[in-house]
Amino acid sequence: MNISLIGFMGTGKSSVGQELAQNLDYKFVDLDEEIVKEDGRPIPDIFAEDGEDYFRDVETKVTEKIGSRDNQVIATGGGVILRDQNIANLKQNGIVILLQATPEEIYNRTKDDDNRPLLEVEDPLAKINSLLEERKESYQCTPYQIDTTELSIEEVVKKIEEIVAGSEFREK
Ligand SMILES: Nc1ncnc2c1ncn2[C@@H]1O[C@H](COP(=O)(O)OP(=O)(O)OP(=O)(O)O)[C@@H](O)[C@H]1O
Ligand SMILES: O=C(O)C1=C[C@@H](O)[C@@H](O)[C@H](O)C1
Ligand SMILES: [Mg+2]
Repeated sequence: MNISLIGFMGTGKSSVGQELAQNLDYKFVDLDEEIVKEDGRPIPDIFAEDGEDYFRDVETKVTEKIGSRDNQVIATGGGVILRDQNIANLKQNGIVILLQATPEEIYNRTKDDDNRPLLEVEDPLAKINSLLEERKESYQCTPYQIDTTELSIEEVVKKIEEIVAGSEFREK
């Protein structure tokens, strides 16, 4: 089965996912990295040259391909929930877990990184707040949710392991 991590930028999907995969001896797949491999350009270049809609099409294609495989920890991109089809593709072979954090914590974790084009604006904290509001409902696609604000990466990994041990992967 797969364990897919969803959540806003900076909630820790990639860092937590890598460590979780190591602990469980699962393959780690980062959908943002798969998009870069598929397209051949870094994410900021894809956004700048072809726009967000094009990026979302590549994201959907890659999510479908990776979601059909097994025994992986999948770190998704923050916007994967924007299409229901992506979530269905991630749920077909496993469990989907939402990572959360406060806007301020997200801002602190992302402010020194210029690889997230949606946050390259004059007031990133305001943008984080508005995107979180827009996406609030879509992030409710799973009952498995962890607020990572006060947790270390290791503590988040432990919580996920507890969720996985207690779940029967029956959620569709
Ligand atoms: N629980 C945590 N405590 C402290 N720092 C964290 C925590 N989780 C992640 N970080 C740090 O926050 C930054 C962003 O984390 P990461 O890249 O894993 O987020 P992401 O959810 O994959 O974001 P994106 O959607 O943009 O890919 C990294 O520098 C990471 O080390
Ligand atoms: O939240 C988003 O829409 C994004 C998050 C990143 O992981 C990347 O997938 C990209 O920067 C878009
Ligand atoms: Mg990531």
